[in-house]
Amino acid sequence: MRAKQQEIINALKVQPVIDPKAEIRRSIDFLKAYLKKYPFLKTLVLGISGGQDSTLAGKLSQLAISELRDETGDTDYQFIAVRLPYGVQADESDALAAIDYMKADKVVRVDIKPAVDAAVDSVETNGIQISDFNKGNIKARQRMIAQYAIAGGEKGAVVGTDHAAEAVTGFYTKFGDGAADITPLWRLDKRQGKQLLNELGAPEHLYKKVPTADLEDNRPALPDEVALGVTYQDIDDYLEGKVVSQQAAETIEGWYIKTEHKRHTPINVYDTFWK
Ligand SMILES: NC(=O)c1ccc[n+]([C@@H]2O[C@H](COP(=O)([O-])OP(=O)(O)OC[C@H]3O[C@@H](n4cnc5c(N)ncnc54)[C@H](O)[C@@H]3O)[C@@H](O)[C@H]2O)c1
Ligand SMILES: Nc1ncnc2c1ncn2[C@@H]1O[C@H](COP(=O)(O)O)[C@@H](O)[C@H]1O
Ligand SMILES: O=P(O)(O)OP(=O)(O)O
Ligand SMILES: [Mg+2]
Repeated sequence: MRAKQQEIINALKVQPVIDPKAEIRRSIDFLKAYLKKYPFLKTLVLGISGGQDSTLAGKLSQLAISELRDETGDTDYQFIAVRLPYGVQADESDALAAIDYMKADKVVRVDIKPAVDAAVDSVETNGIQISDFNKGNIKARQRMIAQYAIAGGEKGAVVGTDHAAEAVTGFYTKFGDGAADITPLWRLDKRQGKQLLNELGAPEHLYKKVPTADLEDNRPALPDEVALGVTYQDIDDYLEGKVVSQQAAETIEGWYIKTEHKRHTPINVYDTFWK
């Protein structure tokens, strides 16, 4: 195995083979233990896009909350699924199907378009042009603002969907979808996430659909794999310690190095990772 590959696998704690049942239990128990440790936290809050990762994180969150409610009799424990379209969401039916599948206790819908457009306008008024790509990151950050606003009003913790196959390439918006309080999928790669969803009886179309951040107005539903220049199959193989082509390995390692700053808290004078 490549030395960098081993370093990355160790850092992201990916297992080459998983027992899906055990990993489901591990994530649920983790969420429950955290909420029990901080009893003022009563809700889990998560944006549901209709994609694989939020379907899985949402299902695990709802299962954890339902178990806590049953075990404690405390009905304040609630899972809040958040719909966060930018105006009209083309794959809205998938978001609704995901929420239906996880049987979310509560659903909140916040249209992020007015806030995103206002943020773009107020910066552009100062003569700084906002590219469509940059605006996409503003959308991701506005989604996180909305989730934290809901968490702030509902004694909540914000759930993040970061997992190993996104963490390795830093394919998330810094302080946007990369910001969260608790990440039950961290350690899993993309195909392992599918294994958990299969075990949990999720509708196949939600975890077999093409992964997309869907952030750009000019390239709607741009597949992650196109944006990244490498497939999730290669990323997952790499993370599981398998041999991938040199080109795939170099692309993955290039993203990993370029996005190292995203996997740290803001850099201070004692940090050495970047030197
Ligand atoms: N599928 C997904 O999960 C998902 C979600 C959102 C975004 N994305 C993708 O993730 C990417 C996000 O874009 P991005 O990474 O350009 O934006 P970003 O905002 O996440 O990160 C760029 C910012 O990080 C800071 N930065 C950059 N290099 C730094 C360094 N070496 N040290 C310290 N700070 C540094 C700067 O403030 C810069 O503006 C895009 O490719 C987007 O499509 C994917
Ligand atoms: N349209 C959306 N509605 C609700 N939540 C969303 C939406 N788009 C993204 N999200 C949240 O952000 C993460 C990351 O999405 P990626 O597709 O990985 O970029 C997603 O899991 C949702 O929680
Ligand atoms: O984060 P999601 O739920 O949007 O999943 P994907 O990354 O597969 O689009
Ligand atoms: Mg998505």
